[in-house]
Amino acid sequence: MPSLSYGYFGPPGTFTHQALLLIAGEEDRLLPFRSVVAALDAVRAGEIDAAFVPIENSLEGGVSATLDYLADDSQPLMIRREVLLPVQFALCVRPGTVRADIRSVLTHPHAAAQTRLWVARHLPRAVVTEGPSTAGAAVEVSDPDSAHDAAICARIAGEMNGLEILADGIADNEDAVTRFVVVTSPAPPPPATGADKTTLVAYMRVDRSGSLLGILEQIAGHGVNMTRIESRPTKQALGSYCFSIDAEGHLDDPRMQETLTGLHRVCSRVTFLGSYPRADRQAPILDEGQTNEAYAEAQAWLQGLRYGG
Ligand SMILES: O=C(O)C(=O)Cc1ccccc1
Repeated sequence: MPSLSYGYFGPPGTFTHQALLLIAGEEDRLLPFRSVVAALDAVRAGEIDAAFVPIENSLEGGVSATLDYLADDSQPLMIRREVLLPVQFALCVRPGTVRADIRSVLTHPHAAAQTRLWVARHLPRAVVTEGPSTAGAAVEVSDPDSAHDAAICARIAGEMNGLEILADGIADNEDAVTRFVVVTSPAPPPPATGADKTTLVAYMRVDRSGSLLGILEQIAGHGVNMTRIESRPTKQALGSYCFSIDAEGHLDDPRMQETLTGLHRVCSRVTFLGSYPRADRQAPILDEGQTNEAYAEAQAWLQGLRYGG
């Protein structure tokens, strides 16, 4: 396989970096970017082959910065792969700092949200400040002049920056998983595997009632199961919303094709953001009438009727 350049949400030591190391080849170039937006912009500008960014976590739901910027279809992008990473947070300090000294903690908003209870119980006097990334927090705290006493980050980020690990495994929910995606310029989706996911944004018609129901009818009516649905403002006007959706199935599956064409008919706009293999390889549970074979058989029957039965 030819080597690829990946821009990831950095700096080195972020959870995003660790998730990327699970899939990158030895020859690939991994380039840290300061933000999700900067990494996606670099794909749009053709400076890198792919961006690797967080898109969802099991406690907070979708990552708005990623979802919104992906959906901006003035310069379309496409998701080609997903990766799941169980995340473990560590409390890291400059050597010599003890827990009682900690007044100010720096971390990424997602890490702050996922360690809130632990911090309230174990560092009741500390103020948590949200910064650009967990690894960036470790870099900042490693500076002896830093205003912050501790970073919440991956153990590896603490170690890379010469910090001491005061506590590890401090997530409020030990099963927290974050989902990351590989994003490229538009290209035909990777082949269907039978256990795929499709990501799309459906813009509802604001001028009539029942728009959301119309979207759901298309999805449920074709036997497609959603794994995520979030409403996001379109940013065009107050009260104007779209729905960011992940659903089981591939663009090549007839039930997904019927869903997409149905959505195209009932929505003011539909942005297709990619079909790609599910990281957990879980195939959908389909009713008898919703399999690809059932669709092919029904199509053959219809053709037969058109030629006189
Ligand atoms: O800041 C990081 O390390 C990231 O990659 C974003 C993030 C933060 C917390 C959990 C998962 C991903």
